[in-house]
Amino acid sequence: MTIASIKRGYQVIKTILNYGLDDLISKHKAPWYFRMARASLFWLRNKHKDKTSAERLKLAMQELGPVYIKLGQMLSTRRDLLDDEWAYQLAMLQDRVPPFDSALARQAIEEELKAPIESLFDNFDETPLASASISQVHTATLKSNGKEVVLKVLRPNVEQKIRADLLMMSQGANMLERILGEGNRLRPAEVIEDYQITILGELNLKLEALNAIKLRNNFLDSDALYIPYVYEEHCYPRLMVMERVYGIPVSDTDALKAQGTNLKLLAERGVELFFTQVFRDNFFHADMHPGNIFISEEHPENPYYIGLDCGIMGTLTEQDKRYLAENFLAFFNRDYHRIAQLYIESGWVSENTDVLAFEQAVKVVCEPMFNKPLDEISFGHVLLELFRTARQFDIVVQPQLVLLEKTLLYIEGLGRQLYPQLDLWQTAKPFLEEWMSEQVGPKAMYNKVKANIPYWSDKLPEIPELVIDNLKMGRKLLGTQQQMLDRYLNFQQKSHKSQYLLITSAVLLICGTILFTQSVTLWPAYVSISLGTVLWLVGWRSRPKNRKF
Ligand SMILES: Nc1ncnc2c1ncn2[C@@H]1O[C@H](COP(=O)(O)OP(=O)(O)OP(=O)(O)O)[C@@H](O)[C@H]1O
Repeated sequence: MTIASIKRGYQVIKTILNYGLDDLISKHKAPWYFRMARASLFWLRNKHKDKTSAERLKLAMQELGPVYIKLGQMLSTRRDLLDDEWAYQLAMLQDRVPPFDSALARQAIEEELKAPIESLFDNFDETPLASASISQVHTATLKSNGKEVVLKVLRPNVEQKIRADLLMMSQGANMLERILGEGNRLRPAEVIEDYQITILGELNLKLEALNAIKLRNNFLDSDALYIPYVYEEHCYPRLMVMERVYGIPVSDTDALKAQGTNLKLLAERGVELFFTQVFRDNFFHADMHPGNIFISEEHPENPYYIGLDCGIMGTLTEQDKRYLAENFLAFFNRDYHRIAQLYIESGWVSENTDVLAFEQAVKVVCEPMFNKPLDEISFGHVLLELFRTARQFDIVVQPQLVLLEKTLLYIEGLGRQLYPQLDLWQTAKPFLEEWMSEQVGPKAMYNKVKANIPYWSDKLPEIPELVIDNLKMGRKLLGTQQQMLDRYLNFQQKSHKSQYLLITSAVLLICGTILFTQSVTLWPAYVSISLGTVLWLVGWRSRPKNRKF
């Protein structure tokens, strides 16, 4: 534990107590050590008694910085867990974080461009258009083509702040791992490490620009998603320049209704987009909170999404993707045995798991969902519960699945906000079934063979040569193995011989010594001792020396 992390730890605790967030834990439910720790920090008191609890939580998160703001953003979409007031307050963390000094923004931009802003842009607006957890956004016009753009610039020292928080978190996780002991399957340190990679990745705007370009290309012909054009030549680690887009923030349901947006279609398109990104492209936007999503103002009867902030993108392995799709389908078909089997086959739970007990536990989680009205079923919640259940059965936490689960929760929260009756099953099922039919069966086989033709046509001429090389290698390997075996046998033989001689010599020496002290006639003692000495010398010299085979 470093001094910096102790300082930061104190700052976190101080902020929590100064905003009276400890009041959220009811006094008689708190464990004794919590009450004792609280009482020992008697000088830290709630300084914001005039504000509501939700407001205090928002302010505390805002004060604690990006890592906590991001947590608040995520929570704000969980309307199934939070009351309206809480969700409303936390939603403010999406793009209404207090701005930083524009002079600092200008300085950072010019440092990256290595030129004055005015040499490349006109109408640079000193007042930020928006200010979020990681960055601040200013508008301008690009001199070269006269188009409206936004300049997204990182907050000053954001990286140091995030690193300090992550360090504290990872130390906490290591401590937890030690408390949980060897063999625990939660792997908190690994989860934090993964979160670290993700969030630190977001601190490089050049990387974000490349992600945005890739996502834009994946959806160029789509009528469901638009990603703004990125001016890659003006993107740097701390600066990103892209097309300015206009739209209605997805959380502004009133404005969407006022312009007559087809909310049902929009909610369904959201689900489709999620599945297309995960299963078709294996490249999904993993930071889909409402602050990052706008809705088109044009043709509201056929609305599309505008996606921003491609800092956190997720991918799954082919195998995880396949298991996940099968898992969803098994779930739609209420095939709990298959779900249990899939968890084991995919290696998400240990192969020693009792399938029947696990199947029963899965059924307990899933079955009640089907008895609820549509608008009360939470897809993300089911997945969350499944993971929680599986944890009791020795699940290995898969960081990429945690990211996916988080995204699914976002999407669902969003869909429900837009269109409460959204039927997630009906929207997702045909998509998954089609995808699965492309993965298995004759069509999939044909596609795989077709995809591999260039590889095989490249490799085919090399095959005779490879066969001969392999045969030669095999023969050489056999020869080497035989030599090793011979050396080993020789070693064993020598070692046995030497041991036999040493033991016999020891017996002769002991007998000789006894005869020497007990007997009147001394010559048998001399013979025994001499023979014993000679045998010891021979045995010692014949020891095998080289243990390498
Ligand atoms: N191309 C754009 N056109 C118009 N407004 C934009 C554009 N890009 C960003 N914005 C505005 O800036 C806000 C912050 O942008 P963005 O979400 O990319 O920043 P961030 O710091 O990565 O935020 P987060 O807190 O989500 O990590 C957005 O919510 C949006 O209001």
